[in-house]
Amino acid sequence: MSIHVASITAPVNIATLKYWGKRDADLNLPTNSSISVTLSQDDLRTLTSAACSAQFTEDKLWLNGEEESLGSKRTQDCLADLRQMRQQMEQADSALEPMSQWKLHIVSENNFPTAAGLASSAAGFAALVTAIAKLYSLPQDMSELSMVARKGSGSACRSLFGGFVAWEMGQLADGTDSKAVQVASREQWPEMKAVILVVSDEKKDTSSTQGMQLTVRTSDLFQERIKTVVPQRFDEMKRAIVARDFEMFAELTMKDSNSFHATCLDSYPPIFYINDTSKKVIRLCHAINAYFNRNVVAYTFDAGPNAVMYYLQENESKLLPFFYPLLSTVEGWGTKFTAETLQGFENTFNTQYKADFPAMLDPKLAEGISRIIPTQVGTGPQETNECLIDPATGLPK
Ligand SMILES: Nc1ncnc2c1ncn2[C@@H]1O[C@H](COP(=O)(O)OP(=O)(O)OP(=O)(O)O)[C@@H](O)[C@H]1O
Ligand SMILES: C[C@@](O)(CCOP(=O)(O)OP(=O)(O)O)CC(=O)O
Repeated sequence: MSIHVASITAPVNIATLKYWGKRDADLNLPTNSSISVTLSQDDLRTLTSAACSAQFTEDKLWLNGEEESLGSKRTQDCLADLRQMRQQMEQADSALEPMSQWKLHIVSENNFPTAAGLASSAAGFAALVTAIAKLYSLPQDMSELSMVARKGSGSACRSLFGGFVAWEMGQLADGTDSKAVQVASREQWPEMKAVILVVSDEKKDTSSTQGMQLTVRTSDLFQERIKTVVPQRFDEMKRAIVARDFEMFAELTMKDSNSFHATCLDSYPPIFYINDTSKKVIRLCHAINAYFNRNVVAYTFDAGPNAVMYYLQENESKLLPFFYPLLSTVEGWGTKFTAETLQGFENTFNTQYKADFPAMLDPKLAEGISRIIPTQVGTGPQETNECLIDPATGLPK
């Protein structure tokens, strides 16, 4: 059997200016522009292999070892766009194989919990689109492909780039100007680091898709957010990133997370994504920033209770001593820090912070957190030789 195969890894991105609201649910066109940081694929990534062959009889997807339906309209829209792009190439060059007519087998693995508010759909659709684009040798650039990934899941369009990424909402009804662009590369601000506190890796109650539709329909606060608040923040945050101004970046990030969750609470009936553990993390971050009299940390929460905290490398030894002693029993520290560094965090806490912070340091914080993932700003999709498909059978290895 003649089988063509291509594989790609793609990253997760966590928004610092949130996408929440669609003006067109079919095309996933947003009510506001958004900004995100792409996280390192060393820690969180999707690996997707795509294969096509004249002998395959149906399109198939295997996700994390289980066969899943490819029937969702969103996935079908992505496949149709990619096939159309390939067909245009085939029409222009008759020597090309008619891959656009062949069925696809797609095998994908996330190395982190799926559908738990860790942006698996973003990495998943970014990987799916770029793997098939590579399989088809498509000439389209990443911004053009981001418009295909957007149809899979809005936030996925931002995972087509590394570093700091904007999704420009666009104005056109057909969505051809609603695409991702890079604001700054990882190399322009490599000191940006992140720690994810996994508060829950259960599947969430209200999906982002349903939640944002409810907010658009019912929240009055939301109108103010999309008309006034976000447009101004979009420009300010881009400027803060380009100027590497963490103080400003952190303030805007925290305010925008709070604004987004306020519109969730203002939805009717209300949607609760953050929980008591999330609120403890918010309070602690503000206490830490007040202690240093400047922003050394910024928190943000997506459609779930997990905290993502951004900070600069130079402040790591100031920030993490607040968290390590409280969370030393939680899994994940050993992936990035030596025993000596962790002992240093403990010592700093005991000698410098403990006396000043008795009220803020809740020993029960660890009970609400299952894992920490220390990571940093990362690259966009990468080609890889790792392959999940057996090239002889076209089935998962
Ligand atoms: N590797 C993948 N390949 C294809 N589709 C994927 C992949 N990973 C996740 N998905 C799709 O995304 C869905 C999960 O999306 P959902 O928005 O519920 O969760 P999430 O992306 O983890 O959370 P959030 O978007 O709120 O951060 C999965 O059920 C699956 O359909
Ligand atoms: C809170 C968010 O994470 C919402 C993400 O929503 P999705 O991109 O998952 O929604 P759909 O377009 O319906 O698939 C904010 C963000 O990532 O900007």
